Formats: sequence, C-alpha cells, structure tokens
Amino acid sequence: MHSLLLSLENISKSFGPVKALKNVSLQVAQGEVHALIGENGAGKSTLMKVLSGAYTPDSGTMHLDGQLYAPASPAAGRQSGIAMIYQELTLAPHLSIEENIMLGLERTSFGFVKKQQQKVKEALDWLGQGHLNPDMPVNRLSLGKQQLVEIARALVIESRVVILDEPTSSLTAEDARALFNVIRKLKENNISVIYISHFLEEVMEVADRFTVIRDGESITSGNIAEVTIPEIIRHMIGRSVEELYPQISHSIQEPLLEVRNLVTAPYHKEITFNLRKGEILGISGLVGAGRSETIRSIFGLEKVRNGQVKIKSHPELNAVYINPGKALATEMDLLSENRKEEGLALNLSVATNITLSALNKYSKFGLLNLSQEYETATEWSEKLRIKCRDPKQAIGRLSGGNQQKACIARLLHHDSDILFLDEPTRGIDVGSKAEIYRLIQTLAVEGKAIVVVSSYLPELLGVCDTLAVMYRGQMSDIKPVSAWTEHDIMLYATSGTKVTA
Ligand SMILES: Nc1ncnc2c1ncn2[C@@H]1O[C@H](COP(=O)(O)OP(=O)(O)OP(=O)(O)O)[C@@H](O)[C@H]1O
Repeated sequence: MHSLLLSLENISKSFGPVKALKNVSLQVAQGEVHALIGENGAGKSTLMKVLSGAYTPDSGTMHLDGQLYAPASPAAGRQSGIAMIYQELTLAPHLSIEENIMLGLERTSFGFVKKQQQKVKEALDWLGQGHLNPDMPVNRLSLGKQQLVEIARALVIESRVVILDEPTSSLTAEDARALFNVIRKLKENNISVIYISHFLEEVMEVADRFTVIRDGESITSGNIAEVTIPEIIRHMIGRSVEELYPQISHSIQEPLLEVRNLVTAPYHKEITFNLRKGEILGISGLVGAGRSETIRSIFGLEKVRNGQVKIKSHPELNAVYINPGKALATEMDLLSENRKEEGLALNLSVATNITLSALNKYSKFGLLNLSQEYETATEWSEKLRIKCRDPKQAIGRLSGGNQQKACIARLLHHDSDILFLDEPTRGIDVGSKAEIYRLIQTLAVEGKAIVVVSSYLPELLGVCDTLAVMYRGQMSDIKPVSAWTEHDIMLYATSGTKVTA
C-alpha cells in the first residue's frame, strides 16, 4: 500500500434507534481506488456522509494526512479536499458547465474570472472533454458528461479524495469506459478514489483495495487482486449465493398482450410483438434506444402516434391509447426506472407505499384495515429482505436499494397479469438481486407475462426466456435467449444490424 492518506477509526452513527454504523474503520492510501462494498442498508452512504462532512459521527475519529479531520459541514469537507459525488448528481441543471464547476467559489475580481476560465478549461482538457463549450447549460449534457463536470469541480478545488457513489448505474457502456479512464488518471495523479458499486465485476476491474461493511460494521479489507467475487459476496451477506440466476421451469402459453404497429413519440418505427402467458421477455439496447418509451407507451404513460395494444382479458379495450389508470385496472403494471419521481411517496410509510396500488384489499365500507395492511407489508419486507426498522417508518429514510425493493414489493402485491419492469435491480445488492430473479421466475410459473428492460446484459441473459434488442426506436425480432450471443446483441444495439446466419 502507498502511504496512508485517510483513516477513519471506530466511527459510529445512529438515527434514533437505528445503529447505521458501529465502530467502522476504513483506511485509504494516497492514489488508490478503494471499493466500499456492502448490501443495501449496510451503511456505505452514511459512512461517506460522515467522511464528507454531511453528518457528524456520534463517536470515532478521522485523520487526513496525519492530521485530525473533523469537518463541520460538506463545505468544510470539500475545503479539506474530500469531494463527494452522489449518484443523483447535484449540478444546477440550468447553469453552464463553467458556472457549475465554479459554484461556491467566490468571484472577487476580473482577474479572478480570467483565472477561473483558465482553470475550468484545464480541468475539462485534463478529463479529455476540452471540446465541450463551458457556456453550455449542463442539462444539455448526457448523464456521463454531467458526472465528468462534477469531477472537474472536484479537480478545480484540488480534491485529494473523490467519492463516487454508484457512478455507473445510469451510464451508457461508453460513458462508463470514459469514467474508468478518468479514474485511472486520478490515480496517476495521486488522487484517491472511494468507489461504491453493486457491480462487483466493475469493482474487480477498477479497484486496488476493498473494504466490506455489513450491518454497519467493517467486516474485512484487502487487495482486490487477492480476492474473488464469490468471496466478496460471502463477506457482504455472511453466506454464499448459491445461484445468482435461479431457474424455475415454467411453460409459455397463449398471448396475453398483443402490440401491433405501435409508433411512439420520438421515433417513426413500428413495433409489433406478442407477450405470452408465462413468458419473461427481456428488452436490451443502449440508453436512448426507446426501450422505456416502448413499455411506457404500452402502459399509457407516453404519447402514442399510432398502433394498437390488445389485452386478451379485456377485448373491449382494443385501443390505440390507454391511460395508466385503465392499465392498472386492466391488469397491467409498471415498475418505473425513476423511483424517486414516479415510484414512491417518500413521506409515507413503507407499508402504505407497498399497499398503495391495491388499497381496496384493505378497505371495507370506506375504512382501511391498518393492521392487515401492516401485516402484509411486514410479509413483503421479509420476503424481499427490505431493511427497515418498522414498516411504519417513512420510506424516504430507507437506503436507496431498499426503496427500490419496496417498489418491487408494491408491484408484486398488486398482482397484475402483465408486468413491465424497467431496470428492476438498479441499486440493488447481489444477494437481493438473486431473490428478485427468483421472484420473477415464480411470477412466470404463476402464468404472469413479464417484460424486463435492463442495461445489465448478464441479468437479461440469466433471467429471461426470450429477448429483443432495440436500436433507435426499432425492435429486433424476439428470439429465445439461447439463440442470441452477446456479440449479436451488441451488433444490433449499436447499428440495428441483424446477424445473418
Ligand atoms: N436519515 C436517516 N434517518 C434514519 N435512518 C437512516 C437515515 N439514513 C440512513 N438510515 C438508515 O441507516 C442504514 C444505512 O443506510 P445507508 O444509506 O448508509 O446504506 P447503504 O449501504 O448506502 O445502502 P444502499 O446500497 O441501498 O445505498 C439503513 O438502515 C438506513 O435505513
């Protein structure tokens, strides 16, 4: 290990009765990429909030370069050289690249402004983004580029530690590659990176060392080169995951949903396919290929230019356009990829969030049976291992991955026949992923029809029966998963070209 730069010793932090961190220690060397690994709710974000100055620990100490480090605020943390880059980026969308990079730094004189422009330019050049116009508003940039703007901001203030919290979960493969190159450059310049990710393959590629935390305690640390993914999983969840992609045999039967010549808003391509009872259909493709738009249009959430959607159980609804209320009533359900804005009522309890779309199950004469609602929520929390103190707790207090699990619980509880799952395992740890894959298989056994949209190809190949790939609004033929190779999928996803046998 290079020389020690940062040391967190015996950090504890509680939120009321929840002990989020119990004597956690973490050592980070100068210029290393240190992966912080743990299940949903293990305490990773809380630890990083302590490090960045957003939370004050209840006990424990931190040292930065041998000096006691006790930031009173995130601004103090940044000033000491700790830059936190959250998964949900914190840029001001309408401000320019330059304004965002310099945000919080005082402009005092004209000379300073000149110097500032110079610094912004240097940082962008360094990140290989010299071609970007600093006056462009950041909301015109892709998510990957916006992340680089956040890193540029960290460079300008000469950060020594950059914390990346699940940086690739919404990035295209290309943007993720660019990010890895930047991480390598940061290392070469002796800047340390703390890297949080549930994608263990990525961790193996990018990190030098790792620390695993479980239930708020540090479990082990070591060199990445000396550990395997199954070993990391065992440390994370205290047991091995026997099968990441459990297979439960199920039969595919008659179509439940027929989509004919569907044309969605930004594209002029017609999509036609059947979704059958007991089928798990995966939709692959790059970000922006129209995957989410397609399933959202079928569900009635996006504008449809043309086409027909027929639901077998409701032949009267032979409609071009259905609204989501009708979609719910007609036995379709959608898990949005955007859980904060579309999936959850953050101030309401976990129990209410889970039962929200099926409240009629708990009401009689207009009154809700709360104890029954609570019981059901407890069952689902256990089934999906949702880590919460109590189902009455506000869902906004749960860790990101646990919020996502609650969204899935709601969908399963609503018990529709046709399910659209958009990025169902984003932000979810490996152990829970395996549970969700098992549940998807069980749904197919029960005769549901399921569409899974995902950017994580191994999960589509591991879970689905059939697969289609999208390219610029156009959908490939649907083929059994076994008939696709990764090469064919990428070829179609990047060029819309079919492989000829
Ligand atoms: N502000 C808060 N109030 C109450 N409890 C909280 C708060 N923030 C975090 N917690 C709890 O602390 C524990 C650790 O949460 P944390 O967000 O640190 O987990 P995580 O490891 O980052 O999880 P994920 O991988 O899902 O992002 C969880 O039980 C969570 O519910």
